Amino acid sequence: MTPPLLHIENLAIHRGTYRILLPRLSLARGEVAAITGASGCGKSTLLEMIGLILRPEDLDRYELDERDAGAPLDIAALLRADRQARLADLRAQRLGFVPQSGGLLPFLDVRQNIALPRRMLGLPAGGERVEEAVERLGLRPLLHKKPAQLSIGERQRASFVRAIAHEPDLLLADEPTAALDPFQARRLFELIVETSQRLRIATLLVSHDWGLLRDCAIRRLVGVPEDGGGGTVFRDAA
Ligand SMILES: Nc1ncnc2c1ncn2[C@@H]1O[C@H](COP(=O)(O)OP(=O)(O)OP(=O)(O)O)[C@@H](O)[C@H]1O
Repeated sequence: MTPPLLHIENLAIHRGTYRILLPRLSLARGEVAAITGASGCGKSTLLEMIGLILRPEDLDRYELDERDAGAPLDIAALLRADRQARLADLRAQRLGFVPQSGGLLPFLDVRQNIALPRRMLGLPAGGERVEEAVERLGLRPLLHKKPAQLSIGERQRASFVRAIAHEPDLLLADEPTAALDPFQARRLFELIVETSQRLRIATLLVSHDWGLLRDCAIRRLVGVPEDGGGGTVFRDAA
């Protein structure tokens, strides 16, 4: 059986006295899953911990498959040992992010923003996949614009292309369709699912759009209150 790309057990952090807990998550290459739940329940915090931006307080297991290597990479051990340089390399090489705000660099135009992750890894320019995503998301006329000259939805679309340009193993997207009209939202969602499957990228996205999640048959992790409202636990929807 193919091992999952990612396997996590008991990942948790406190925000004040409020605990955010993910008991268990396995994601296969090419699989897309959504994190849903009420506002403030901890969706972005969970995404940041999985994305190695925020250090969890508790973590029993976090493993990332290493393609041809015999054993998966023990990320929990790297976090425990505070191996920051190694974790930064992992973020740059194997993860892709679509932050809520888009996160584009203001002094670069859209094309330069999209090219940046590959340039930083010393890879040649994006090529066919990037051009196809640019085309499908209607970004071609915007390539020479700076982020400040774009709408928030246009920034989100550009941010998605930037996040997949280096073909990461794991894509993390925080409400990537929140600022888009229903037509554009569906288009981006379909492209996310298709790109994940085609490039074998596991994708975890925060989304409130239950209609789209249902239509695209996307697995849902739902944040539900626990401990009488003193925390959130994220579990697969039944
Ligand atoms: N840096 C921080 N320090 C302390 N508490 C924080 C911090 N960031 C967020 N919180 C709190 O942690 C909880 C979870 O926040 P988070 O942003 O993860 O929620 P969310 O589910 O993504 O919310 P939304 O759907 O509104 O974006 C909230 O109660 C928030 O106030």
